[in-house]
Amino acid sequence: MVMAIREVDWQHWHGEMPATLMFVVQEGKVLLIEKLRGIGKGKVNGPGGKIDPGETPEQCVVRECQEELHITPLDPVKMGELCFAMSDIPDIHCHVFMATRYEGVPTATEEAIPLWTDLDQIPYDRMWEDDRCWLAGMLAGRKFFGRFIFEGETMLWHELDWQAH
Ligand SMILES: COc1nc(N)nc2c1ncn2[C@H]1C[C@H](O)[C@@H](COP(=O)(O)OP(=O)(O)OP(=O)(O)O)O1
Repeated sequence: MVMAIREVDWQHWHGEMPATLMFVVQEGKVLLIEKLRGIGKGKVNGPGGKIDPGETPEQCVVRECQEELHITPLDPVKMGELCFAMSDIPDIHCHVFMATRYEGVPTATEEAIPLWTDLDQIPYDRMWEDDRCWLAGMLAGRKFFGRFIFEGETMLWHELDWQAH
């Protein structure tokens, strides 16, 4: 089935749902999760979630890692932003971070199962479609800004800008 791509006015776009993602990288592996609830339940992603009122993206990503995996990432580095125009849920503005150090022991919770994953074994077939566009570049240290149009869980369109080195 061919789906028509709807128009999105990106000039005036505002993501009603601010959110975060964290990717902890150590010794050739990245700490992913199997998400047990929330948006993307059942998929593999980084830990993260919705930003609470009054919270900064950095405060949110640290809190979400504590809640989902019982770890505290140290010195998070902002790597990019993802603007998701969604069809069936509010649009999401996601702030993406990386860290190379953390405190605690990654632990399974009601929200997530930790999955240490080799950097060359990322399970894209179990992840959101957009991750194929930016995750490998980000893990290689590149910063980015992306816009995506989704119909349900299908990515219809995307545009990705990489920051110059
Ligand atoms: C649309 O494509 C997406 N791609 C990627 N890579 N990640 C996405 C996409 N859409 C949402 N996400 C991420 C962003 C956030 O980390 C979560 C959504 O937040 P969640 O529903 O997990 O929020 P919580 O605050 O943890 O919610 P609950 O406490 O209610 O479970 O997904």
